[in-house]
Amino acid sequence: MPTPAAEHAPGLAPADGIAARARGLTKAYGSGETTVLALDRVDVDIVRGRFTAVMGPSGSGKSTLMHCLAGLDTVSAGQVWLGDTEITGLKDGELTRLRRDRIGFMFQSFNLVPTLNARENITLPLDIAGRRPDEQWLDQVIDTLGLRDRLRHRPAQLSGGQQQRVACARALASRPELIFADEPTGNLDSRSGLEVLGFLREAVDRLDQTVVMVTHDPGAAAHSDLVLFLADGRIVDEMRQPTAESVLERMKRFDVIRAPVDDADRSGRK
Ligand SMILES: Nc1ncnc2c1ncn2[C@@H]1O[C@H](COP(=O)(O)OP(=O)(O)OP(=O)(O)O)[C@@H](O)[C@H]1O
Repeated sequence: MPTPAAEHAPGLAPADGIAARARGLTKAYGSGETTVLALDRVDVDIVRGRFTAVMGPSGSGKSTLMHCLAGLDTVSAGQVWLGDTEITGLKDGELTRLRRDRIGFMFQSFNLVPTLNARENITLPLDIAGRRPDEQWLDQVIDTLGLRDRLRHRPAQLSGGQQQRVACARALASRPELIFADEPTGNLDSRSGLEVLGFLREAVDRLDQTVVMVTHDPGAAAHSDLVLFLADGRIVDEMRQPTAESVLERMKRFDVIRAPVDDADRSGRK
């Protein structure tokens, strides 16, 4: 049996309860003097069956973290695992398959195909992969998301909230190990946004899914179990059982920390 300390040793595949893990995750864009260090030696464990939110000021590395954890972007240094598969070092084809088979994605723009109806959009990733849907699971997802009577509608015949629900069902359809949601409520009015957050919550609580959501909205983060706060490419804090108020308070502290630096810059001091 590994000791708890050994479990966190670099190079060791994560235990069962961890859906994704990063160790020393570093991502630099550009080279030489123009290098931007988007992620700076990030260590993170995404716990299975939980709803994790990622917050932080603009440019702090939230999207980069999500893209590196999801195998959508290469890393400059460090290691990333999805379950017990180390994804850093996988070839493009292997990564594509892994994303298709084991990860669900939800983006701010719903990315639905306009010529397909809701059901066809939901099963599209499975169809592309040549996989048959698990009908029982699909029924459960469709009912949980309240889409039963909308399945034959095309995206243009659905409201924004309904379209995002279809996108949510599409992310869930393959029963992925991990769902990444990038600002999933960004294009929605507050009521539809609340609905979608409620469905993501249900996906975790009732369907035992694991969700990682990038958001700017403290109210959205309040639906999660755990908020990770990023600043300048590092995880600087985390908060369990967040409320909109507590997240907002924490976010305000980033502004306070930044202000003196800005002042120093303006006065020409280093
Ligand atoms: N393709 C790229 N080329 C160069 N720099 C990039 C690239 N993508 C991101 N960056 C830089 O990396 C840093 C982190 O960007 P990232 O998009 O991850 O931040 P974010 O926290 O998601 O920001 P936002 O909240 O504004 O979406 C930023 O300084 C950004 O300018």
